[in-house]
Amino acid sequence: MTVAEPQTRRSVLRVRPGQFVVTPSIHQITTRALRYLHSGFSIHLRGPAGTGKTTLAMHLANCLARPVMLIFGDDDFTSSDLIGSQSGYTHKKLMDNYIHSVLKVEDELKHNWVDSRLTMACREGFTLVYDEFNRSRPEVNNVLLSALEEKILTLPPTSNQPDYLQVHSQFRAIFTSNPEEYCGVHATQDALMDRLVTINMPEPDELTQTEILAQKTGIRREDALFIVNLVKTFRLKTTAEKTSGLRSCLMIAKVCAEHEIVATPNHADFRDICADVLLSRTNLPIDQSTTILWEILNENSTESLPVVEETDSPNASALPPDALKEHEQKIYHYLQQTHKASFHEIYKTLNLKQNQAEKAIRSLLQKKLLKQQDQFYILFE
Ligand SMILES: Nc1ncnc2c1ncn2[C@@H]1O[C@H](COP(=O)(O)OP(=O)(O)OP(=O)(O)O)[C@@H](O)[C@H]1O
Repeated sequence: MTVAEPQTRRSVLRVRPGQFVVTPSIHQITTRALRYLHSGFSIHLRGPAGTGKTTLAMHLANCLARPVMLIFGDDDFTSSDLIGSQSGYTHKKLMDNYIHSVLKVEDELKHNWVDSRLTMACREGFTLVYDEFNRSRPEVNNVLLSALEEKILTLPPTSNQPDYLQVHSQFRAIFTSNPEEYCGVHATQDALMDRLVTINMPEPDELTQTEILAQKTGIRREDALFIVNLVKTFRLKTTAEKTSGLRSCLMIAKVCAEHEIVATPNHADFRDICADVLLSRTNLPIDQSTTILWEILNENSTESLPVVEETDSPNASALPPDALKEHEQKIYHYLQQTHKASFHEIYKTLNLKQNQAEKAIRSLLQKKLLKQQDQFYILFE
């Protein structure tokens, strides 16, 4: 008897936690998204390039604590890339000579069916992350319509399986797309959009970008903030606002951190890095964008960056607490007592609105009144 083993192995991802940076605004968007996912809806994260959609999608998938199937939208996709296809065959030959005068021969040749990622995710209740789904042609994505609404996936009759697959109750899909992209993308059918909850992801705020830079590259927060503001100003002046500046910031910060280059406008190497990373990202003629960048750097070179050494002392350069505004005082005193508090705990316990607490915490951070440790607990709960 010869049996060719079907090639049914599929890679399932487990997301590595610990690299995701949480700030109040990310916490808020994560909470919103998880609310929909827990209620059984699939979600769609939409925003310009580099705003953190894929990273957030993977983080959400990790929060759902189910294995993850990752698909990248592609113009060449066919429905078999989503559902599955025939792959090889099984040959089974049975020769029965139990009664020596009788020889019974059974010969069977069967096609093997291999589930694709969507089918496997629906069958097993995994989380499907479909990145840049509008790069696939809309007719290919049609198969998702019944899977999301009627919870039924239709398999082709050639699949040697029942024609209908009941979608597992824990199956969830997280889609991402970029509405600003005009190259290699397709319009999405209304029926699919109608089945999803779409969350818009704008450019991350200054605090979020600074924290991502500081935590991912190890650069000092002051330097991170300087880079974030520099890139933002450059992008505003060159009207390159269709993408986020976060990737450019991360590139500059990583190179500076790894090569011990101080992020200051007077440093020749820093100026070169900024030019290499930023100038190709605008649609303006190169000499015009170069002039703009030099102007920004020269304007900033007169104001030297604040050099603040990180310290363990809670208030090395502290103002007296009574000089603080009311919400700042509340939070300051609360942290003096507790030392450990998440952002959620702070605004709930102190009966503040989320944006009030966020504003006060930012201000305390700027005044260097929070310990490194406090910042850690608040921002990265
Ligand atoms: N919350 C976060 N924590 C850590 N890193 C982040 C976070 N958000 C974004 N990043 C980093 O920012 C960069 C851009 O993020 P990401 O690739 O997720 O953006 P995107 O919106 O999916 O971009 P694109 O549309 O171009 O695919 C990545 O290097 C990512 O690691």
